[in-house]
Amino acid sequence: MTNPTTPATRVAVLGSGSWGTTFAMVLADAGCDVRLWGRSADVAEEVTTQHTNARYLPGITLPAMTGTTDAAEALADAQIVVVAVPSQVARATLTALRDLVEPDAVIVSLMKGVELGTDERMSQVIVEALDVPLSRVAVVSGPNLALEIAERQPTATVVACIDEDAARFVAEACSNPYFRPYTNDDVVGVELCGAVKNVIALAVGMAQGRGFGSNTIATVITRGLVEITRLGLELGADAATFSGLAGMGDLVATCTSPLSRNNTLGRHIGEGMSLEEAVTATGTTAEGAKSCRSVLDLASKHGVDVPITSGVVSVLYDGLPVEDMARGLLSRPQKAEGIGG
Ligand SMILES: NC(=O)c1ccc[n+]([C@@H]2O[C@H](COP(=O)([O-])OP(=O)(O)OC[C@H]3O[C@@H](n4cnc5c(N)ncnc54)[C@H](O)[C@@H]3O)[C@@H](O)[C@H]2O)c1
Ligand SMILES: O=P(O)(O)OC[C@H](O)CO
Repeated sequence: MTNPTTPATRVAVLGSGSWGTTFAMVLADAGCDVRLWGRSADVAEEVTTQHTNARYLPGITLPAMTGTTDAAEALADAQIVVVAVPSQVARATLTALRDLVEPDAVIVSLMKGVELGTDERMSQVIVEALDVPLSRVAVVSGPNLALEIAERQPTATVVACIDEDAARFVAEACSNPYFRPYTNDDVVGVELCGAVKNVIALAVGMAQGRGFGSNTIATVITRGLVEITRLGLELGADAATFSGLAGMGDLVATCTSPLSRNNTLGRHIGEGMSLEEAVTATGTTAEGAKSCRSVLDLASKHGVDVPITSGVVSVLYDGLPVEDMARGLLSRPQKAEGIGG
């Protein structure tokens, strides 16, 4: 919490949706001086004066922070810049703000997606859009459902950065009595876990919506972790990451919680909605619906077999019925258990 002898770390949070606002709350509760930037003047005013963001966090009272639509105001003197917009708009959003970011700020990605078209992870997009070295980009990812954290329920997370000092700086800035960050240098693994677990959560939701029970759910989660691990190892990730908070931790949280937008969207699809209807019914950002295609593309480029992701893409974009996806997965050639196939 705040040490009266040292000045508060100044942080800009870009994106005033559910996770951006919640992480702003985490930082403010950890003693940071937080400015929350978003496109909506009404939300900015509400955050500053009423200490709420009722659309995204109903019933939650926020700590003191400044909401603003003025990016220059948010970014001035910010030592940490947190990015919490949907992955597919990250590049455009950051490119427009590039000249406003302080030269030595650490940029933190909260985003869990892979960019369509380039198949880049969000740290790669940030490096290009802001023209910063990777050593100044950190990723925060773990079992972090915003609505639970906004109620100050206890959880932990991973702060990944190739620069240990930068990871520790961010971890110290967001550490508070209900939020415990661990540091890690495996940016590739942590980012892939965050993006691909959303696709696996869609598959679990589809199974639930179709009426399948616990055996199916456990099978998809377990083989989903194999799929994430296989892709991650091929891309140079550290094996230990997959059994950690950003790996198994977040996979379990997202696949089993009705609060997960990806799980919810998958359930709507399993119950028979079209993708368009399911996106509308889910409301806020379900990253897996878009990232499933970039994850599949990335895996194909690297010759990695990702059958669950491939099935999700076929259901969402080619009209494959969920039961046919299940039949297809189960009728593949017999093999030994493990990450090999
Ligand atoms: N909500 C969670 O529990 C949670 C937890 C961990 C990670 N994440 C990740 O955080 C990221 C943000 O998700 P979220 O849950 O806050 O989404 P959200 O849908 O709740 O909010 C997204 C915000 O981005 C804004 N936005 C959209 N397009 C924009 C643009 N072009 N420029 C500026 N702002 C724009 C929206 O207005 C909204 O305020 C996603 O990658 C998600 O996977 C979410
Ligand atoms: O609501 P979801 O499906 O985007 O998941 C939120 C977080 O990523 C869980 O850690």
